[in-house]
Amino acid sequence: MCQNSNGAVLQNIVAFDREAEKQKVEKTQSQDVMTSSAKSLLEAAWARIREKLKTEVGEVEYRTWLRQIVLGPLDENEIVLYMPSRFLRDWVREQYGERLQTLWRHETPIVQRVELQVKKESSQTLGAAPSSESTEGAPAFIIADDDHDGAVTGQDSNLLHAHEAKNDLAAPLDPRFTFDSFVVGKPNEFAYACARRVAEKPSSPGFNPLFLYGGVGLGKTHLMHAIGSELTKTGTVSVAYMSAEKFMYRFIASIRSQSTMEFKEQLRSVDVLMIDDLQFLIGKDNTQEEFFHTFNALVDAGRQIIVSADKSPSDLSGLEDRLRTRLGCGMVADIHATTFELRLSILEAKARASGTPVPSKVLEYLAHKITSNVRELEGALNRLIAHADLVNRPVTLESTQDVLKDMLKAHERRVTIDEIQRKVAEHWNIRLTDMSSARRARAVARPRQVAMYLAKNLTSRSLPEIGRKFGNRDHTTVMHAVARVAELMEQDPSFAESVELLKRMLES
Ligand SMILES: Nc1ncnc2c1ncn2[C@@H]1O[C@H](COP(=O)(O)OP(=O)(O)OP(=O)(O)O)[C@@H](O)[C@H]1O
Repeated sequence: MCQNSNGAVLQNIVAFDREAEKQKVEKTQSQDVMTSSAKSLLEAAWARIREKLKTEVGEVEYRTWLRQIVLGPLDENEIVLYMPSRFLRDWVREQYGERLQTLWRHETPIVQRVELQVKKESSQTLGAAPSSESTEGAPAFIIADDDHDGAVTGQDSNLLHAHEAKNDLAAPLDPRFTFDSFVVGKPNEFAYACARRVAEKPSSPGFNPLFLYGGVGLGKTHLMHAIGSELTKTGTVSVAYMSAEKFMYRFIASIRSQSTMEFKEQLRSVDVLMIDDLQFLIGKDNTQEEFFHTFNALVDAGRQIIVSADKSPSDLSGLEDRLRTRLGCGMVADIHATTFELRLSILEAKARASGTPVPSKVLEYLAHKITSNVRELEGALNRLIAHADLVNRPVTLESTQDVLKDMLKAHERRVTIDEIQRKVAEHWNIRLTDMSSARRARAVARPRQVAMYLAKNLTSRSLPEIGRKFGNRDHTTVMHAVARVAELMEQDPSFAESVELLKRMLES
């Protein structure tokens, strides 16, 4: 299906990282005026930190995730650490970000902050790990550019010749993003089926373009990479994957270096073009226009386009109408928010894959508590497992609550005083207005006290704030109510049960 201009079969995925931290990198490079003694101090500190990390996380984990970090320059109090790919950078940031920060601060007070940036290895660095260390064992199925030093320059347009520059550009890709590791459930089964179909038969009628959309962290990128990795297995299809942001930078770079034609030709020579996070092109009219032409040229030539975005084509209101129309012409598949069942299945699969036993009640607890997206869910589980490995103790519900304290707090449902008043009034069958009325009959006053007690326990409101919501009562009245309810709960189990029940209802 796809021969390149030399007639050789392309087997590469050309991947372009979507991060655009170029200016920052340029700045740090130009400011790299450290004295050699400062450099050796930092290098020595970094060597000690690396050793510590190795001891803490173990050889295997260190080799998989941390070995490839390269020491960059110091910018004021911020030390820059380079990672060879976005995937690794995100992973390290999520899993080890805090630890790196603490270790650096501990090692040298000059460093107050740690900044993780994506940069390929050949770029200027200060104290790079030995090269044998940094590349060996890297999962290499992707060709990535991650060229943040090149920024918007003429070199950029050459990067599509990834098959020629494989050694320079090879970077590790997270090997998790396959169809096998994608857990299918009601919210994503349609998108999954479409992705599978395109991976099996690219450019089939009705599936071109394939437009995947859904909220943050629900698996769009995962599915795109799964399609890419499936297609490259055949060894006959050339696939280019890039974020919309990277597409724009490539395009601008080609204009600056007067190599737009080359850029266009290179893009148009692939069999499958995947553009992630298309919403980035909103408001970028020239880039949209270029994308529109690329899109048409590829579809007209029978090539497959796969696009992801956070909204459906019709809801991407900042995109040109003609582009939106074309994007909606193929297959549009929505990835819905996860359900409890899907979250649980994902956790079960990931726990199984980790090899660390995680009790099912812990998985259920997490699936219940962390409902935002799969990325966060996965992050929580990884943190638990890493902690259990580190302290060499099994994962339990107690350790989960302790290790994930901060995360769980952020996910706690925000209960409002209005909600509390409503629920309590319903429960004791009194009027809502009695929550703030002056009536002192016990049938009204007691529920009101319970509502104040719950407001104190379930919200972060101060006593005076609570008092104001209950008919401008004084904070001492609230204090008294809280103490009285606590006292009654000790004396009267059935009253305690009612209050606990209300609490659980409000929290769920
Ligand atoms: N159904 C699933 N099964 C297994 N893992 C999943 C599933 N959905 C998402 N994930 C995992 O969740 C994480 C986030 O997914 P991904 O990066 O694909 O999200 P996204 O929709 O592209 O998010 P964004 O909009 O932020 O780009 C990844 O690690 C991915 O592997």
